[in-house]
Amino acid sequence: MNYNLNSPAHTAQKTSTLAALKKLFRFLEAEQRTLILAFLTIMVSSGLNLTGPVIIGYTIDHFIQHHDYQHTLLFCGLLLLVYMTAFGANYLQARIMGGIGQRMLFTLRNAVFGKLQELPVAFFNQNKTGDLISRINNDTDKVNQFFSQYLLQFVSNIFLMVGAGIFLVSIHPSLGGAALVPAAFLLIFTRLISPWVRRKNAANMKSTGSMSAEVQESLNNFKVIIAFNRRDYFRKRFDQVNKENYATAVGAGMATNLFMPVFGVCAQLAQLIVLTYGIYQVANGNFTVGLLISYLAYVNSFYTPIRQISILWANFQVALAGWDRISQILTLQSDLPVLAGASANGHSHTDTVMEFKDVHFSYPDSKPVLHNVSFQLQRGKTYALVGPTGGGKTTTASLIARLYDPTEGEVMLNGKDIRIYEPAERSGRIGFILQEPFLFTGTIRDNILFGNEQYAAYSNEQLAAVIQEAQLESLLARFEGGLDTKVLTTGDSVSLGQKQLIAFIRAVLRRPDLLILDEATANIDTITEQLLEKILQQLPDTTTRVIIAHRLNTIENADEIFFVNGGEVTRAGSLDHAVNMLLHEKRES
Ligand SMILES: Nc1ncnc2c1ncn2[C@@H]1O[C@H](COP(=O)(O)OP(=O)(O)OP(=O)(O)O)[C@@H](O)[C@H]1O
Repeated sequence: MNYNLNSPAHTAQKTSTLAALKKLFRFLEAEQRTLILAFLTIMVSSGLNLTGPVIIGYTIDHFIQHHDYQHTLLFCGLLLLVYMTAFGANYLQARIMGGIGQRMLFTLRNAVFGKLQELPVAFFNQNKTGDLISRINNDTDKVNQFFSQYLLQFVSNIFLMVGAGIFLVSIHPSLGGAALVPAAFLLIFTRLISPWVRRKNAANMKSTGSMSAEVQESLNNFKVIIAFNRRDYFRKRFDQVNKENYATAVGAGMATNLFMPVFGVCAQLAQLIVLTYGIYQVANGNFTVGLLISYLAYVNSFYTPIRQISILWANFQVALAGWDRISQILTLQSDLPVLAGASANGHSHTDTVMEFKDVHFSYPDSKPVLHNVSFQLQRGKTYALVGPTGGGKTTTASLIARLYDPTEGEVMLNGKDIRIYEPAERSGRIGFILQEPFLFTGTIRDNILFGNEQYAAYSNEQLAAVIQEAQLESLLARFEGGLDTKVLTTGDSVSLGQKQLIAFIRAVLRRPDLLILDEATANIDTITEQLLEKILQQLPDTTTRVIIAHRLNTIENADEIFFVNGGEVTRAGSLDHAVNMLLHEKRES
C-alpha cells in the first residue's frame, strides 16, 4: 500500500471547504455549550456595535442641531455604556475561544498521534520522521490558531457585515446598492484566488516538513557526519532546503497578504461612492447630514469587518492547508487489520508454532524478496536463518512477527491465520529482538517493562526476583546501577552490546511462544554470547527460537538451518552444508 504522504496520490486529496469544516467541527462536539456561550457573547458585542451609529446619527439630528447639550451628554454616556459592554463581551469571547482552541489542539494532536500508533511499519518506512513531527506540531497549530483566535472573530465580523448591509439597503436602497457593488466584486475575487492561496500555503507546509526531516536526519546521524567530516555537505543540504522553505514562505505570505490591499481599495471605493451620491442627495434635501454621517458609519461598519474577514479568510486558507496535511494521516487505514469474525482464543497446542504457506512478498515498488516460500517451525526447537546480506532473513522474520503481511500466501501462528490475533496477543506470543534494538529514554527497568503490563506494578526487588528466576540476573549484573541505570535515546549511556542485552532481557521476560533474534549477538563479546546461548537453552521447552546470525558459531546448536536467498527459504541441512551454500553464493556473486 502506498503510505507516502508526499506522493501525488495523497497530496491530490483535498477536501472541500465545507467538508473540511464539518470534519473539524467534529473535534468540537464536546464543546457545544461553550461554543453557544461564545456565540452569544458575539451576538451581544456585534449587536451593541451596530447600535453605535444609530445613536450618533440620532444625537446629531435631534440634540446637537437643536443645541440640546443635556441630552447630547446623556446619549454620549449611553454610547460609552454600549461600547464598554461590547468590550466586556469581546473579552469574554476571546477567553472562551482561547480555551476551546487549546483543547482542540490537544484533541487533534492526540488523534494524529493515536493514528500513528495504529499504522504499520510500512508507513514509517515510507515517511520521514521530521515531516511527521512537523505535521503533529506545526500543522495542528495552524488549525488551532484559526479556531482559537479567528473563528469567532470571523463569525462576529460576518454578523456585523450582514447587519450593516441590511441597514445600508433599508435606509436608502439605491445608495445601499451602489455601496455594495465593490463587495460583490470582492466575493468573486475571493472565490477565485482562495484555492491558489491554499495551494501556496500547502507548498510552504510541505517544505517546512522537508526541512524538519533534514534537521532530524542530520541530528540523528551527527556522529557519522563528524566522523566523515561531512559537516559542509550537510550544511549545504540544509542551506538548500532552507532556501526552498524561504521561497515557499515568501510565496505563501504574498498570496495570503493579497486579500488585504484589494479589500482596502474596495472599502475606499465604496466610501467615495456613498459620499458623492450622499452629498448630492443632501443638496437636494432628500437626506439629512446626520443621516449621511450615520450612513457613512454603516459603510464603514460594513467594510471594516470585510477587511477583517480578508485577514481571517487568509488564515482560514492556511488552516485548511494544515488540515489537509493532518487529514492525510487521519484518513489512512492500516493494511494490517485484525481479521474480524475469527477468534484467536482457545490457543491450540499444535506442534507447529509457525507456518508459511506459499508466501510471496515484495516491498512497495521493489522486486520480490520472497517467492512461494513454505516452511514450518516446530514448538520448542531452535532454527537458524542464514544467507547472504540482503538475502531476505530480516524480511522473513518481519513476516513471522507480522510487521508486514505477505503479498500472497498465508502465515499461520499456532495453526491459525496470524491475522486473527489482536496486536497485543500477537506481540506477547512473538518476541522480536531487532538488529538495532531501540531503547527509550528512562531507566533499564522502564525499558525492560516496555509493553509488558504483567510486571508493571512490581517493585524493583520483585522484578529482580523474576529476572533471577528467568536466569537473566548475570546479564543485569553487567549494569552498575542495576534496574535503575539511566538510559538515553542518544545511546551514549549504554553501548550497543549493552542495548542488545537489555532488549534480550525485555524479550525473554515476556515468555513468548516464539523468540526471534535478528543479529542479536552481533555486538556482544564471546563470553557474554556464550552466556546468552546458555540462557537460550534454558528457556521453557515450549519456546521456539529463530536465530539470524552472520557468525556461524552462534548457530551451532540449531535444530534446523534455513538458507534464505534469491526469494527462497530452503533447508540447509547441516551447518557444513549451510557454510558451503554461503561460500558458493559468494563465489557466484
Ligand atoms: N523497507 C524496505 N523497503 C524496500 N526494500 C527493502 C526494505 N527492507 C529491505 N529491503 C530489501 O529487501 C531485500 C532483503 O532485505 P533483508 O533486510 O530482509 O535482508 P537480510 O538477509 O536480512 O540482510 P542482512 O543480512 O544484511 O541483514 C534487500 O534487497 C533489501 O534491499
